[in-house]
Amino acid sequence: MTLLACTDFDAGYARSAPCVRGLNIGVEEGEVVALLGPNGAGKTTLLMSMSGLLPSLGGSVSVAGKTLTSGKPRAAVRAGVVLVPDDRALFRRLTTEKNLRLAIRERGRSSARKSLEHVLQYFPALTPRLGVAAGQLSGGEQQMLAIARALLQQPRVLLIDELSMGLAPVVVQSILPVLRDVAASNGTAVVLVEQHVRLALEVSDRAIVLVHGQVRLTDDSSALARDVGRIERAYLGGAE
Ligand SMILES: Nc1ncnc2c1ncn2[C@@H]1O[C@H](COP(=O)(O)OP(=O)(O)OP(=O)(O)O)[C@@H](O)[C@H]1O
Repeated sequence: MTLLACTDFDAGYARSAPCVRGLNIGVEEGEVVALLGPNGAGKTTLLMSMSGLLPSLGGSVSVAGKTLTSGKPRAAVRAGVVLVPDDRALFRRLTTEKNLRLAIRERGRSSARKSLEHVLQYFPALTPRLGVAAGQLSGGEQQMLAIARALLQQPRVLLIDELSMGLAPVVVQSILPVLRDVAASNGTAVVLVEQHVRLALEVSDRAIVLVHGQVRLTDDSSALARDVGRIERAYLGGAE
């Protein structure tokens, strides 16, 4: 089933000049899609618009067939769209545990505890860091915390911007398998913006290359991994 669909979708900051134009993409239940593209291609703008943080400029986004209201982030979260932004948006002075608990503050004590235990199984490295301020965590731990907090919101669609920004590849490699796991076990549709093309292809089922706000290339990640030159040529604007 197609969980996330953008139809004739325009996004950006000025109606006269959308950064993302006429986008038609779908992400299946349990699918991990890598959203690739050069700087300024519109990847962040697209994620912000899909998650309601930026009003759309045209077209629609739907989750499981239900159209989202443009520019309404809370409604998007209620529909199951959760964004991990590139700055991770943690409360740096609050402890790791408090950051996590804020995501589940409306749940009963026992349900909150179970959810917390469940999410910490994905990131056991966070358990000994629960009492530490988020701002004191390493970059990798902060990214784990940001993803763990997003998972506590039980996303049907998980959008992750620049997962590896500022992180060593070895750290990224420890985080990426969690996304596969979440997609496989919960049926979550995952959209991952990632600058490291090879890492992105390793973890994803399919890649979409966005250039100047339009889809320039899309294919199975395994096929693209065998000929990464196709992606480079797409970035440069050449033929596939
Ligand atoms: N707040 C803003 N106001 C106006 N224009 C913006 C704003 N943020 C980004 N842009 C412009 O929108 C276009 C798309 O930027 P966006 O950040 O979405 O690209 P990106 O693919 O995520 O690139 P990067 O990898 O550099 O983050 C760029 O031309 C950028 O300059």
